[in-house]
Amino acid sequence: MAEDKPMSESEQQQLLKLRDRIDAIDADIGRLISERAQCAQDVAEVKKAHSDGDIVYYRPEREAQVLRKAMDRNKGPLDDEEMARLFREIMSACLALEQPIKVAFLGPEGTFTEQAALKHFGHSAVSIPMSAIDEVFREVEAGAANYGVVPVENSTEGVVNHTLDNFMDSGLKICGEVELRIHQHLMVSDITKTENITRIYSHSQSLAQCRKWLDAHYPNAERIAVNSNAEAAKRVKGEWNAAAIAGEMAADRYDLKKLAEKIEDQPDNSTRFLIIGTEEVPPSGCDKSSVVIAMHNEPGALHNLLEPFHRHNVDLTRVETRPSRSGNWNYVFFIDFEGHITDDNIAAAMKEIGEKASDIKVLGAYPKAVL
Ligand SMILES: C=C(O[C@@H]1C=C(C(=O)O)C=C[C@H]1O)C(=O)O
Repeated sequence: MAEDKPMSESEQQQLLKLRDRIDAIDADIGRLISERAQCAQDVAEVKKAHSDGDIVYYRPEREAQVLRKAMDRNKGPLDDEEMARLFREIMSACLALEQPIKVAFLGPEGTFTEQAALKHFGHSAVSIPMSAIDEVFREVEAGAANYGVVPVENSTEGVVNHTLDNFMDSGLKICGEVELRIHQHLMVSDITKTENITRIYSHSQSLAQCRKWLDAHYPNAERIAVNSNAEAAKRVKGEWNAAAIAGEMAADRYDLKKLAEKIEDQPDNSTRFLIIGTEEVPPSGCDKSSVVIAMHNEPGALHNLLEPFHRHNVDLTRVETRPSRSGNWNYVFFIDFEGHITDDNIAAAMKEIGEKASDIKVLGAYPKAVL
């Protein structure tokens, strides 16, 4: 590294002054954050005084509004997302004063789902790893966790069927969504003989997302699908001839070395996750809704279903078909659209569809992902 030339007297003075200024600003920020935290504690008192049952401290619609305001106000030099991320953490700490929030996620520790949970709730949330998607649902249904985080679709590999299937039988509501850019890395432990890798562990979706790269670089290695990327990372710790494909968090958590970075075939690979809880969320001003609708098996069923959405100007963002599992669920459609389920045009469309559908269930209305 090049040696810096010594600073002149006036440069040193300038630096001292700037650092004094930063110290003074930090003191202001600290005081303001404490003041904000005190307000959040006062909010908790009002919520307690008002409620006679279970108190809901976490308000997804309000949090989305706070983050959007932080972005709207921002004039740089930090970019909007960076500013919102800072506010995300301040709010997370303030909420923890009201109630330490418990979030179950598809584990083990180090999965992309954990990264999504932290992105959505901030680092003051207590996150609980579960070993399967159904267990995340059960943990929230049983009240052992306040919220759950599960993956729902990937931009290259499509929908996570397991998550959709769980919604068919569950009374839980979707109360938020998170989007995460997914980067996959090939990683090994310190005992791996890197010239001798004969098996590569990962979740089936991750193996699929890196198919071309693996064909080109490790055509002869056995690809072994395991429950999660983090489990793959754990396995390679004890096997000298194995590597794992997983994300940054897994490499950190399990102390693995990255042999190759960003090996996903699609550079804009991203995954969408859902936040599940027991509460319905009021409108935040910029929302999405998800429903599941069963239609009778007859000609024109899909047209009859989609036409009212079109006529009432509802923008569909996703339509997913799943095989039905019982007699009256002949065709099951999972549909996401822009807007809150209580909006007039949406309520009108849903009323008409309800007259033709054999079954209809609102999975939730929730703020559009801010970060
Ligand atoms: C302070 C409140 O409670 C929680 C904390 C928030 C915050 O720190 O801004 C926002 C919403 C709630 O999750 C509130 O409801 O306003």
